[in-house]
Amino acid sequence: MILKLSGVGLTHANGQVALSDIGLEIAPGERVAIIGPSGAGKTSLLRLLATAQRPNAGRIEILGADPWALSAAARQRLRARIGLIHQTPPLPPRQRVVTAVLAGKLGQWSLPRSLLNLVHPLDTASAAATLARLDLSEKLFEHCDQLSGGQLQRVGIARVLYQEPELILADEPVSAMDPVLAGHTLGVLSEEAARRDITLLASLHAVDLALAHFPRILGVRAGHLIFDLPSAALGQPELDALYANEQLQPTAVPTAPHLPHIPRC
Ligand SMILES: Nc1ncnc2c1ncn2[C@@H]1O[C@H](COP(=O)(O)OP(=O)(O)OP(=O)(O)O)[C@@H](O)[C@H]1O
Repeated sequence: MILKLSGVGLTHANGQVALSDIGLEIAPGERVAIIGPSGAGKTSLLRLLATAQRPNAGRIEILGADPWALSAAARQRLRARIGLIHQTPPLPPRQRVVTAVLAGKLGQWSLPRSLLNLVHPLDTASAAATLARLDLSEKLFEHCDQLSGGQLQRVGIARVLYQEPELILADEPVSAMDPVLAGHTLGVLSEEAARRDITLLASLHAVDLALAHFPRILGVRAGHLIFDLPSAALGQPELDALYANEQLQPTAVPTAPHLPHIPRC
């Protein structure tokens, strides 16, 4: 298994319980979407899998290792094998797009090579080719603060494609994109995962995109994994239970597979 969790719990420093008793196994090459309402614990789960946070309970295995049983240096090497796509990529505003994309391999390069790359981008052709896949090649030499939210998200994705990790974790990777671009971008990520036979795990608010691009869907609600189903088996009762909100007036709940209304952040 590429990811294995048993009895995993996460409580934040302020006492907020984000995840409880999560059990999960994901095999190499699987493409899995995480869906669920706001505050359900999707980001917390991805942060655990990225080893950005340590669980308070249970066992976790990532790429065959318990990250918290490793030395700090070994954990850093493990992180270099994971590509993490953020909803809002944490890119320096004045950094050029080409440098931001090439930084995907910083964890694999020597320090001198990394420093040289900051001054003089070393592999501009590959950065341009990666951006072209995401229809963004014309932004190669722009600064990150000159981009829209959706363009910045595509730079974050290009960086991870260039990194060529063994596992891609994506937190709301297309939330700032229009529906057509969002579908195209998830298609690129899925193709990459299939071509390199790597695992892709993404949280999404758009249920239609999850169903269209991911064969397996995890439903998370109030920190619990409430279903783990093939997308073909996911029906309206599961979606109704997942998105039920007792505190709000009833409104349209996303329906599968063709949604008239797509919830997005
Ligand atoms: N750093 C933090 N400190 C304290 N509580 C946190 C922290 N991060 C998240 N939480 C809480 O943990 C719970 C799960 O949050 P999380 O961000 O994982 O949800 P989510 O499903 O990703 O939500 P969204 O869809 O709105 O992004 C929420 O109750 C949230 O308020």
